[in-house]
Amino acid sequence: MDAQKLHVAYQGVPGAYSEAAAGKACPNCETIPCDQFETAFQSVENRIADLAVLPIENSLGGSIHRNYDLLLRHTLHIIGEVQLPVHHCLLAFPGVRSESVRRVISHPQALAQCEQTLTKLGLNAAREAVDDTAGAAEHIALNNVRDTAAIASARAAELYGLEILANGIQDDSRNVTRFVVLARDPVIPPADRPLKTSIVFALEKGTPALFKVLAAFAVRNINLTKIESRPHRSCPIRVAETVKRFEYVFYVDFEASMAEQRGEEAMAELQEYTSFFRVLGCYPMDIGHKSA
Ligand SMILES: O=C(O)C(=O)C[C@]1(C(=O)O)C=C[C@@H](O)C=C1
Repeated sequence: MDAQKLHVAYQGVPGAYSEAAAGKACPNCETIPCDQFETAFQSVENRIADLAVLPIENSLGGSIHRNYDLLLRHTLHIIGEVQLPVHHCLLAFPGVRSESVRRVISHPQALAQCEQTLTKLGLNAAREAVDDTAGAAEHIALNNVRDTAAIASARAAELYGLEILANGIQDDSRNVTRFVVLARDPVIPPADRPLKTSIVFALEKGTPALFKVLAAFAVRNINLTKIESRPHRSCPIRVAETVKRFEYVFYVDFEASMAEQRGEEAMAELQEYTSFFRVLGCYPMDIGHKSA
């Protein structure tokens, strides 16, 4: 390992979109492949890596819930985000034709992002989820698998010597995945760029207060870019009189710095209604590119 370079953990094997996202977030870094999302978190905690770059949502497939849950379970800080256009290809062992493909393997997100196109292509093939897109390509190449195709990047085709049967098979050409950059310590974000803050909270028991939380942002003209709710794992169900209600933790991203007055005030007001509250990070927004 080159000690001069930043070491950035990602989930998957070389050729995964997450590796490309790590390179986009930290040009010239040394990337560290990890089997699972959790291993990427741990490698930063254990100082094997300086940063981790992990997918959090995709414009077609939606949220990557596992990473929302892991953000809460671990104590890493979000210090940045990067949007990566995701261009999927259907890859097969050289010489294999689409007619003989009986199985399509890939990461569940990639399968979801290509579902309609796979149906349109008329493939008579079962879908099977594996850990990552490039790992699917690697599996076909290493095991000479001839009845299976993988959904992965053109770079994975090149790395593992596979042929591209179809190019651009995502259901919408503007397919983009947003990744978060995680570090052990928070970083004071630059003041000259639009900032975003990510928080997570649970509401005080018995307070139907979600609308009040939203109002705390609305009255200060703070734009919310994302709300995600996940089961409240330590108290998943609450019985109120005869009604059983599901309890949630809410993840909110808003367009303001936690250091500016309106951001600070909104968070102070919000904490009047919460039993638990944590700032996950305050970082420059990736506003993407029109061509993406
Ligand atoms: O399997 C990969 O190549 C990944 O980097 C994972 C992942 C994801 O988890 O969403 C990343 C980007 C794409 O949306 C598809 C898959």
